[in-house]
Amino acid sequence: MMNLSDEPAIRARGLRVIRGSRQVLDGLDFDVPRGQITGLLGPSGCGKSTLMRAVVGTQAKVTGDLTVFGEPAGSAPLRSRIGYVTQAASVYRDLTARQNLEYFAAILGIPRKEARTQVEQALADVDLTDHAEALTANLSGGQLSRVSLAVALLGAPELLVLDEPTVGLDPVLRRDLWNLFHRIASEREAAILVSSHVMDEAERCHRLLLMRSGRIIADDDPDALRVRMGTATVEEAFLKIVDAEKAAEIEKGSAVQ
Ligand SMILES: Nc1ncnc2c1ncn2[C@@H]1O[C@H](COP(=O)(O)OP(=O)(O)OP(=O)(O)O)[C@@H](O)[C@H]1O
Repeated sequence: MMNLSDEPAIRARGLRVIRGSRQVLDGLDFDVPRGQITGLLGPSGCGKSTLMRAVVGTQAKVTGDLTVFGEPAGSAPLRSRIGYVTQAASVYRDLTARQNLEYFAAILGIPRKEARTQVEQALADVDLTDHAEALTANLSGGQLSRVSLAVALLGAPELLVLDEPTVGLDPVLRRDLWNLFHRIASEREAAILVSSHVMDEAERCHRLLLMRSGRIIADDDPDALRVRMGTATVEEAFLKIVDAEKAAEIEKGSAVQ
């Protein structure tokens, strides 16, 4: 019998999404395990944000089987178990960083005393303690996205869904945030699904889902992927898979003609 903790955080089978008149996700099958960082990588427009929106339940026209902790994606009991950071920082610009966190802690129903500790911890986690009293309207883009990330950390969610959380950050902050993600995954056994189109970030993930044009073209860990493709980096492996796919498509096209 499957132990409850063996059950993946996310399970998708035949996941399809239509946006406008286009099929944007084309029958995806994948699992996202607990206690690990799963990187969702692929070029701009391949469907990473759409996949994440489907997981958190904000995407329309989703079909197939998509569950989070065994519940249908988007169902009410999942709300407090998932932290979601979109590409556009979702914070109130007329509040300070601390006030934003206090407000969202109250929405989550975290008791006042516990909230104080969690707000302090979240500010420290994203290295914003020194800017806690600044109006978020006056923060830089990178600082603003870290306030958004701090909000997502409140309530110690079991699943963090992070849409390109390190865009625009300097190398030191990027490294510190990746260290934080690793700490959250190992200490809290949380699952982290993080998207990026920067392939060097792939090397920092436990597992990878490589996407292209609404499909998953590789589902592996970075070492296994490099070995299987005989490349030195994940980026080279990705390019090799894409080139092989393109060659197969051309061959198929000429066979049909
Ligand atoms: N409202 C919409 N109507 C029609 N097509 C859309 C809509 N929103 C997005 N798309 C298309 O869906 C596809 C997937 O978009 P998505 O934002 O998921 O990609 P992405 O991989 O996250 O890209 P990026 O890395 O640039 O954020 C794109 O081709 C995009 O043009």
